[in-house]
Amino acid sequence: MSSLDVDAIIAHADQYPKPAGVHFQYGTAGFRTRGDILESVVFRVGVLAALRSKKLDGKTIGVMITASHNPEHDNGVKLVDPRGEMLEAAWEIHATTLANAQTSQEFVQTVQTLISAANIDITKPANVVYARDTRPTGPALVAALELGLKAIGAQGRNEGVQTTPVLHYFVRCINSKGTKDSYGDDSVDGYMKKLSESFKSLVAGKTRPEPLIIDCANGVGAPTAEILVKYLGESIPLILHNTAISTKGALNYECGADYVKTQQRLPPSLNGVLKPGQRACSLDGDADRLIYYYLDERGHFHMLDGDKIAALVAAFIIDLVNLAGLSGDDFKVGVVQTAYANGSSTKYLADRMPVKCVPTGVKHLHHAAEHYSVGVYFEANGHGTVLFSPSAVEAMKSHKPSTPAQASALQHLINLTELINQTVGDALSDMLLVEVVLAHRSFTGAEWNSLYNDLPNRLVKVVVKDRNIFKTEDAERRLVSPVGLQEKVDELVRKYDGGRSFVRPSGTEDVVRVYAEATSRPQTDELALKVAQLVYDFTGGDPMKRPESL
Ligand SMILES: CC(=O)N[C@H]1[C@@H](OP(=O)(O)O)O[C@H](CO)[C@@H](O)[C@@H]1O
Ligand SMILES: [Mg+2]
Repeated sequence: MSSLDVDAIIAHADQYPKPAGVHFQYGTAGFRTRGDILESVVFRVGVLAALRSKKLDGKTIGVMITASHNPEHDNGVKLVDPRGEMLEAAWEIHATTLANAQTSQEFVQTVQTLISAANIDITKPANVVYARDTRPTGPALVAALELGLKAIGAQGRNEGVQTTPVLHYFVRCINSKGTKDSYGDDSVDGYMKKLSESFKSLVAGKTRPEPLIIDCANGVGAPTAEILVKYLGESIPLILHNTAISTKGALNYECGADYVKTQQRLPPSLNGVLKPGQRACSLDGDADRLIYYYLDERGHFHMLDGDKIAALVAAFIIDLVNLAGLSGDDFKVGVVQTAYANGSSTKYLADRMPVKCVPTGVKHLHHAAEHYSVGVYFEANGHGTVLFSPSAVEAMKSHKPSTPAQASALQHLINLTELINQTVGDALSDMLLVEVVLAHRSFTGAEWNSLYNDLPNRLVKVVVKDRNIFKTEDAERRLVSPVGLQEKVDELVRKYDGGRSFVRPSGTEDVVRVYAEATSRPQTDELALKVAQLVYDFTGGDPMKRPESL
């Protein structure tokens, strides 16, 4: 296309008018709201993805249509940059501007403004690869996306129903094809082979574990896991549950990683299924989060969340790095967490390696992890991965081991670079990673759990008049606005043994979140409630809606 075909874009955009009175925002997880009001947004995201591709010389951009762990009637859309990472932050604002243009004419004007402001050469090609999860609104949103791509003359590649991490994997593979950094084959077969072959090498000679139960959240993780089971063959027994992707209302309903993490209990569908001592894990609705758990002999539930995964994996990698003879000033293993990480996990990790705390949201964690040779990052909610820097990979490849033990540790590390989806958190890849470490350590769930004891913690949502007045610093651990509130929080926290609490506005919901932990459960709950009430009272909300209990 030599210039922008304004008439064609307007004509196509008219088929997807913006709903009146709605403000859309590209937040931490892209656009996310009710699926039936998202078509105009997704149409416009098609145009935006094409512009992003043109800006980057025709590199392939990804578009994922999903609302992850949200209820089934929600949907969402997010863009994936060429190396498989989240969209560059500066473009999130462009996305919001485009989505909120009131008319087709105004939309084209904002497109033109973006083209000149970002200096986009419109004659460049545009390539976009896209996929959706299993939500009922998905097909209509894909149609809107495809019209957006057509309106601007972009080349689209439909990958159908895929998990979020598989789509991220495709984007990286497509863009690195034929280069020395080739990430893999851009097909489901390529993804499955990469994961299953490295897994088999890593567990070769280890005892075959007891069967692992996987709760697929009745989402897109189910069909992907079904394929993976075939590729894994005899190497690990997996039993899939909650695979009803066509049952209306089943997605994420009383199951999935978010349910388990927030409710801190077993999905009811696994009652009587999960035996004491047996390992189980839950994926979320787009299979980028993973939470493990087990029941002890007395039937008590124990959760192994993202922090426990980080502790398990990071300590294992450090051991391998030391065993392989790679450790040194220029080979650093580090961990990245957010303020939501359990205080005990931070202590466990900080005794062993550098730990950095960053603001909530995967992009912050991912970028901070890139500063280490091997950067392990996990959110407490189970989203995370491990990044190996290009120089770390070089060092591994050129390292000459001097003993068979060194050679074996080195080979394990190299296999881990294949097993781990380094583009984004990937529940299935992470699940295999956990299984590798458990096999190498000969750990049961209980032994893994005993690495450290979680401090009791509580997360509370407070509905306030305007969450935008809440501003934070120090990786969201302290409030700078409203002025004076942080001092009051500090005053309260001091009264509780081992107390910690912080307040921040959510990036995905219209609420303020309060997190609290202390050494005992009653103290934790009391602290959480008191801070929530403080936040509420300080901002002058309706007395009828004041949080009075947890
Ligand atoms: C406490 C919490 O779990 N926050 C979640 C949630 O962000 P909020 O900004 O807190 O709404 O959604 C994000 C996107 O999925 C996820 O990255 C993050 O961890
Ligand atoms: Mg998700």
